[in-house]
Amino acid sequence: MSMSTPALAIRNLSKSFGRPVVIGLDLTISAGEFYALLGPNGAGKTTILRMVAGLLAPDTGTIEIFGIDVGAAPVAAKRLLAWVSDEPMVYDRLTPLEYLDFVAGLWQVEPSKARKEAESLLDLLGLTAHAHELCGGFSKGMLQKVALAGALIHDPRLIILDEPLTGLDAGSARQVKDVLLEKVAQGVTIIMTTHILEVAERMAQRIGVISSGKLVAEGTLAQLRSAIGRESTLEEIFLELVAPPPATP
Ligand SMILES: Nc1ncnc2c1ncn2[C@@H]1O[C@H](COP(=O)(O)OP(=O)(O)OP(=O)(O)O)[C@@H](O)[C@H]1O
Repeated sequence: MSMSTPALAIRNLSKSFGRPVVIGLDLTISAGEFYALLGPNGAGKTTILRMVAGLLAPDTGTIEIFGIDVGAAPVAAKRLLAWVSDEPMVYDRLTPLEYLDFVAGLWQVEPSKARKEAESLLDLLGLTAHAHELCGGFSKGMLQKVALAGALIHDPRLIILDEPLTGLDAGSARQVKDVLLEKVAQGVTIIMTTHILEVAERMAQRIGVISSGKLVAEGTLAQLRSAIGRESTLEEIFLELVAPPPATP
């Protein structure tokens, strides 16, 4: 793997569910980038990410994670990535620490290293006081944070998050953002979908806009602005890019 091997290389990716949902998508994300995927409801963002995470088989195309083909070597590819769904699944009858020990065990992380990482993640996410309480009594936001900690426990190189801030209060959103920014500072690559344009604007180095299963624009905020050709907010750029074509009379 050379220094220039992208964290993610998607070529000609397509998926239909009766009708085309992802259409001939090419997307390359460099190692160490923080990339935000924007697009209206139903544009295909989650479908793309589920294929990257190896949870859904593409109809056509290839996906490589640090040069490893997800279709040909799914276990090796998954070892490098973390998938954080917008519907967290955590065991009710475990405490956060027990859950993190369990997940670390699945990944065969050395126990003392895992425990240190678990304690650090729980601290960063404001969960230390609840580390020994059963997850069954947790709020949705707390469960989301436990699920995030679980996804990060094996020290992934690529973190894929589907709307990680939905439903979080301001304090929890700040904690999650800080954990993600800390990971990027350590050289980890992040891809995240969000409907919060301000988050994409502030956190991401590059933004991709998906509309009807295609990448319709991509770049830094400055590049997206210059493509539109005038001083615009990300919201204006977004609305212009995903607007349905004008009806022909
Ligand atoms: N398993 C499935 N079976 C049938 N249709 C599906 C399935 N998964 C997704 N779809 C359809 O594919 C389209 C794209 O869905 P997807 O969840 O990828 O969009 P999205 O961009 O993530 O939307 P949102 O912003 O609302 O989360 C939608 O029309 C959805 O109904």
